[in-house]
Amino acid sequence: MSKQQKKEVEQRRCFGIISHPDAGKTTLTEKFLLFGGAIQLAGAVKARKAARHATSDWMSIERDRGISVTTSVMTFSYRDFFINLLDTPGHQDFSEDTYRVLTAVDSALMVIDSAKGVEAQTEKLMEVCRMRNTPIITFINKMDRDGMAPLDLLSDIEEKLQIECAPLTWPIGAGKGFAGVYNLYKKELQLFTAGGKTRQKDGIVIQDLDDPKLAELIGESKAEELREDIELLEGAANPFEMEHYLSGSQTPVFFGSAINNFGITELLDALVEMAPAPGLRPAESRDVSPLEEDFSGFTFKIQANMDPAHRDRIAFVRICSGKFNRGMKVMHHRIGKEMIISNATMFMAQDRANVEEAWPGDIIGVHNHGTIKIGDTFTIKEPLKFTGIPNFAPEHFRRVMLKDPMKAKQLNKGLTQLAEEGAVQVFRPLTSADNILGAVGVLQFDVTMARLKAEYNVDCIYEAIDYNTARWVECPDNKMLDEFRKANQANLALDGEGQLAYLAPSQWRLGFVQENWPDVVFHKTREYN
Ligand SMILES: Nc1nc2c(ncn2[C@@H]2O[C@H](COP(=O)(O)OP(=O)(O)OP(=O)(O)O)[C@@H](O)[C@H]2O)c(=O)[nH]1
Repeated sequence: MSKQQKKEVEQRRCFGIISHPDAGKTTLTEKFLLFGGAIQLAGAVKARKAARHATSDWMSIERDRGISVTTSVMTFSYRDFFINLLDTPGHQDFSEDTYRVLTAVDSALMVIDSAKGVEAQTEKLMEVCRMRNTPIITFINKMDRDGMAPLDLLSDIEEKLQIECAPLTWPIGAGKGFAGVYNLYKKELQLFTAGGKTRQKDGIVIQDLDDPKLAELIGESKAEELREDIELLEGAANPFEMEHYLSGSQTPVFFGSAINNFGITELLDALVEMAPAPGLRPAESRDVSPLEEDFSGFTFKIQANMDPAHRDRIAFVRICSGKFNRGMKVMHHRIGKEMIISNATMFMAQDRANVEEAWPGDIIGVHNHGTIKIGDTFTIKEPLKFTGIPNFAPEHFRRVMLKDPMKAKQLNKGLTQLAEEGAVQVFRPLTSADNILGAVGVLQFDVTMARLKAEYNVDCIYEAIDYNTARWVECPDNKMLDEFRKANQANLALDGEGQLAYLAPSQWRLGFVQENWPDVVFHKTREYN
């Protein structure tokens, strides 16, 4: 390991934002980029979302709906750090990519709307974070609006997400009466100005809340309220513990208002001071350190159709160790071939740039023509296979039926490819010749439909089908597995990689079958082969 590598790794932060639609994720992202100097104008992220890939066919789905279908990466710097922010589509029709992107990050930022508390999508994304004990920083946004009481917000997070909250700032009032936040650790007051156009000024140090300066600045009644709150907090809230945060059992909480540029600096400071730099990554044979000399990385997302004429795809590769150099030769272990990465892309806020070099914690885009699938590992030599990049149990299902039966071969080819790219999951029932599509978000079906037609020239009918969820099943006892297969044949299918899955018509039914077959293991996720 070179000195430079150690420095580069320590300066990298790779994180994703989890939130429910409308909590303010895009606004916050934009402010990060503004503060990091990556963009000059507010509105650029939204505009970019709309303009992106305007030429490609199925991307028009994204445009038409005004949402981000695909997860993208934004790179910016703050202080001496290079930050890679992985965006997650926030619309209700989000996709499996949204989940999978969280397997590539080192930490997450959770944005909560102060009026709404924890919402459904945040709960789901949190479940994914929990799989790897991803450290989470919480930002409670929209404090300039009337919302829930701060203590109630903390209890809501603790109860619904089963994570301890440790407030690091505390709001003074809310809505029209929002006066700012008190930083509990720095013992600094940060005064709020509505419509703040630039980053906020440095805080005002107030060591002792009885200091008359406090009342002068925010008025006696607010000062009294703050004193009472802090006293209450001392009994009710948890002190911040770095280890608990890093192990994912505690989340530091900040309050602010993204649209007013308020609370952003504290968050960025927390991201560089507290959030972890790239760490060990588990592979099948061993854990890989980012400080190892040899390059390694894995694919967590594939974006197709940048140019439909060429079946061009970009594989998003998270670098786990070593240094990436342009033109580097790596082993593509799944297919056992060497590959030269000559035109990797780095994703900048407004543009893409060719990468000359990249380090652990960075994401590079590797062009290919369908040779890379989700979960593929690349290294210089050692045959590693990174783990923890799974398929997630679908919650929506469609039966695909060909309009022209002569196109069965193309359909199969298309579905296999789409499944490998993680665009959709394909299940083939044991008792019929149907193709059943499974997705985490229904938008994935629209994308599948558009791509099957554009790239494989197959027109299909997509029929709603009465399944509610799926579980991959395993049983160490072969005899019992046989019995289970016989008894549940009608609900069993093989996925794209031949793994047996139980398709459940309802949660109740799933629970019932699980109870009846206690020795059969039902998995909510499945690792790519
Ligand atoms: N009052 C107030 N509104 C805000 C604040 N931050 C964001 N908003 C508004 O909340 C709405 C949603 O914000 P977005 O940033 O688009 O939310 P999002 O979470 O990215 O939403 P999706 O794109 O659906 O994921 C917009 O109208 C914002 O202007 C804030 O601090 N205060």
